[in-house]
Amino acid sequence: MTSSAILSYSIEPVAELPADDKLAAALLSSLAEYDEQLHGRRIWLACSGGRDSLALAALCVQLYRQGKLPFLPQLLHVNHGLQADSSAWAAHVADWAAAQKIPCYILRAQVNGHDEQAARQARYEVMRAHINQGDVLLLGHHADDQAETVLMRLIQGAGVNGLSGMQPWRVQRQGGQHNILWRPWLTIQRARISAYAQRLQLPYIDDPTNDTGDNVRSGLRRDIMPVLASYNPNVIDNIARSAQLLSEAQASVSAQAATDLQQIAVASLQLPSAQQVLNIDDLHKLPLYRQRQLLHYWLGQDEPLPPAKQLVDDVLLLSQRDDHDHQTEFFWQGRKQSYTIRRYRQQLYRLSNKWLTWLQLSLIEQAEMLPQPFSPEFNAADEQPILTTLRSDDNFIWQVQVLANVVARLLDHDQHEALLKSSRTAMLKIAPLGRKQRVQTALASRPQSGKKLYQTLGIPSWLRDSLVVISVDFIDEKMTENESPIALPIFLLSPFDRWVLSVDNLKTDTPSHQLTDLIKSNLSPEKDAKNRTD
Ligand SMILES: Nc1ncnc2c1ncn2[C@@H]1O[C@H](COP(=O)(O)OP(=O)(O)OP(=O)(O)O)[C@@H](O)[C@H]1O
Repeated sequence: MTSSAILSYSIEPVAELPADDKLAAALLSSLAEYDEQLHGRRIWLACSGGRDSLALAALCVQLYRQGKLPFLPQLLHVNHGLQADSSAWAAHVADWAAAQKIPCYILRAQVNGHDEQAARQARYEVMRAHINQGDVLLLGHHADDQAETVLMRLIQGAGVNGLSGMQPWRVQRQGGQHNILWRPWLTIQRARISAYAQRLQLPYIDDPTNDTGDNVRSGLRRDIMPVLASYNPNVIDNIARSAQLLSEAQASVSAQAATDLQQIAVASLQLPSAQQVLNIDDLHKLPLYRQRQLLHYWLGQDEPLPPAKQLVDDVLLLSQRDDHDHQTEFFWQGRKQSYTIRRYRQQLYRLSNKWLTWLQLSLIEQAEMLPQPFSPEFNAADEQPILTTLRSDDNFIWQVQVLANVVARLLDHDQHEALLKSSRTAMLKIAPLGRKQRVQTALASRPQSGKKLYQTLGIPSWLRDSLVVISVDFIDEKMTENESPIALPIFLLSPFDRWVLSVDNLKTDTPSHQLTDLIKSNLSPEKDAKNRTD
């Protein structure tokens, strides 16, 4: 464990010296740029107690006192508990904040592992948990940090997005919550911040692992940056500028990919974050570079980090295959979720693994006695719809709503008469389609079962255990064991589609699109379903 040094300046209110012009200009021009987005938001400053974030806090104090900054941020310090001195650092930051009369909160993070990345992740998590939805978190990242980030990504083979480095204003979304990371100093060199910190005699904490650590970032800072500076003294500014240019280029690429996606996504089969579907024929109409960019965008659209290039290449190859192989699948572990990418016919599917787990759950079979819609006294207006849940877990819920008078509308006159005279009662049955059960849809000239039926309807393998038949069974109480109820299958449902069955049995004058309007099948993320019923 390395020891750190708290610079031996005493803790006092920030001196009444003039603020550094360049540092102030960077903060104030960033403030002007994001003025509208900042309006009404609470602002926090993530303060490690290190030179950069303490200098940023000091500048905020100075500019606030001078009436140039309309807010004074509250400080957040995260104690990772990783070093012997961690608690002393936390106390030091709190004392400094008290001397400035700024509210300061010390948060404790639980770090899994010892690397910088694990500490950063734990840090953001506790800070996010502390602040409120929509709040802004100021960070002390500067041009040297940006140059190191870009170089690190360059040697890892990043694309335009990665090489655009850190963003000055970044909306972070997680679990329905969003916060903003604000980095006003990305164009400011560390040397300038150091000079300012020294001039103000700021008692910052000097963490020696920043320069001597054996991670890639420390190595680049210590060994590579000085060499690059010997070729071009402006290397830091230049790399930071390249990042800015690439960030603009990335915005164009993303906008193009988003437009392409709108054209090519198969909207009827989408369930956001569970199942995303692309049409391969439309994809192939684009030039190859746009296909790649679109796949890159499509795969990672709701993830904080994009997929690896290898995955994009693999998926592109999958789209180009013409051997009818529907078995190939690629696995991708995103930050938020894991996914399986598959192809079925001329469509690419990105399926979340939570969704695939849901699809394997058994369907709940339902049978409900129906009111007698065929009796003359039946008043359809009084009828309560029958709402049943076919399958649900913590993530998704699939519900069907049926009005019993559906049945009355579907039966033809002779069937009505026969039922009125008989002693049969009607039972609405919602049951999984049996593997051998034969049903007839308008797409086939005779009843079909199994593989033939799936092919006719275009049902990919992972959806095949999610087909449901809605039927009305007419049961005669006096029926003997050898007699079976008269079953009238009406609809076949999948989570995304529905088909009218037994077309011959039904009133021929009812157009099939009207028939499909008679039931509501609703598939949604579980929390939406709960909200809806609340
Ligand atoms: N322990 C922490 N508590 C709160 N914020 C932190 C902490 N560590 C880092 N940060 C925030 O993240 C930014 C970048 O982190 P980085 O690891 O580069 O900082 P540092 O070098 O440890 O500290 P500084 O940037 O303040 O000199 C910091 O400027 C600061 O805003």
